[in-house]
Amino acid sequence: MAGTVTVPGSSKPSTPLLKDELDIVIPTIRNLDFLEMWRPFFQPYHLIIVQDGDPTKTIKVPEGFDYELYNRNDINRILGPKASCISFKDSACRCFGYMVSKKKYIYTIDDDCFVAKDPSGKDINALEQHIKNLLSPSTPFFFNTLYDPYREGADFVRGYPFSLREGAHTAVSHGLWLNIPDYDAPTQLVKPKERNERYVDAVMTIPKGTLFPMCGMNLAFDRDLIGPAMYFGLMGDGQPIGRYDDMWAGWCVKVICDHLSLGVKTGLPYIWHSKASNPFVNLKKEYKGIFWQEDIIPFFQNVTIPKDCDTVQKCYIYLSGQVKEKLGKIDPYFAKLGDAMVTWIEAWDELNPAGPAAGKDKAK
Ligand SMILES: O=c1ccn([C@@H]2O[C@H](COP(=O)(O)OP(=O)(O)O[C@H]3O[C@@H](CO)[C@H](O)[C@H]3O)[C@@H](O)[C@H]2O)c(=O)[nH]1
Ligand SMILES: [Mn+2]
Repeated sequence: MAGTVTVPGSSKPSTPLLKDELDIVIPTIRNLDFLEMWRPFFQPYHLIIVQDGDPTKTIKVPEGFDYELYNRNDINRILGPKASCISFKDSACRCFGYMVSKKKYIYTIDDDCFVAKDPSGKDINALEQHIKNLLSPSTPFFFNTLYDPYREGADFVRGYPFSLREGAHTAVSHGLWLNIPDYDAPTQLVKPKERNERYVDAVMTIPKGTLFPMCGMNLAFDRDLIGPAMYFGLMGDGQPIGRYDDMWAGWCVKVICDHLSLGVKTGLPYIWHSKASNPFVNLKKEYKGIFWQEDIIPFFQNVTIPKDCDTVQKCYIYLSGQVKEKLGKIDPYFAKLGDAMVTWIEAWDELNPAGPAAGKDKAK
């Protein structure tokens, strides 16, 4: 059963943690039988299913789940011309789910990710671990060598400044994967049989000033703190690049988290990633990204967001201008991406006028 809160004095666990404050977003092109394995952990939560590809196809959702499903027709109806910023035929479409959610927290998972087992053989409740990660502080300003100091059985080590032990709010919890690791196509081609069997029992804060490759397969975040920056870019159909959706979002998110003194954690929980996508198809999607990123990374390492950018939206709009100015020289794609970043914020603010926490009518 999902991590639950037991009312003192009663033996029965009452409600799952953040039951009414968290949505699970799933991008999909297939039936969602994988949910059967997650039922004990996911059933209490509301699902937002973003159906990609052919909207006339029916996606089967197992009985007993509370969900809303959006296909491309819905996205076009809800966003109108702004739908142009939501990718088609790429898992990047999932960010539409972040936009229409009205909850404070999001967990997003791919439909080929299953419940993994920890070294003791116990099923891992990935959602519960993400919630723990998000509800406890991060330590981006000074690295704790005993990893997560807020975890039971750990603490800050000698020499850790007491002035920094309160930590920072955690905006992102980045989980990992057993079995099929999230490798890029060249690595997949060189190591087709490699499987990740290493379970590292650790959660770490990614230090301020350090970027990381964010994978969207097993990811949770605080929508109030960082939601508007979780745009997964222009990928897939009609675009020169794919499989850089989560990476792009992760780089934007990290520089904004650093600027706003928010924390990003990586490590536990693990899920079991069951399917390796085709490395040749992946290479076609990724190849421009593989050399573009040699310029993209220095861009994010050197960008300085002005002090007066005190909201995620202001930071993001500033970043979009810098993308057009600094990366537009690499390829006209980045000018388009910079504009799409603005459209995304406009659409976000339209659907979330009073900020993400305010309860609003469901997207029409
Ligand atoms: O056109 C599409 C293709 C897939 N999806 C859904 O997106 C996720 C991921 O799909 P898949 O597991 O086939 O892809 P991977 O190569 O394993 O992972 C990539 O997806 C991203 C991580 O989430 C990242 O770009 C890569 O790691 C599944 O739920 C598919 O159903 C889709 O919506 N549209
Ligand atoms: Mn996959």
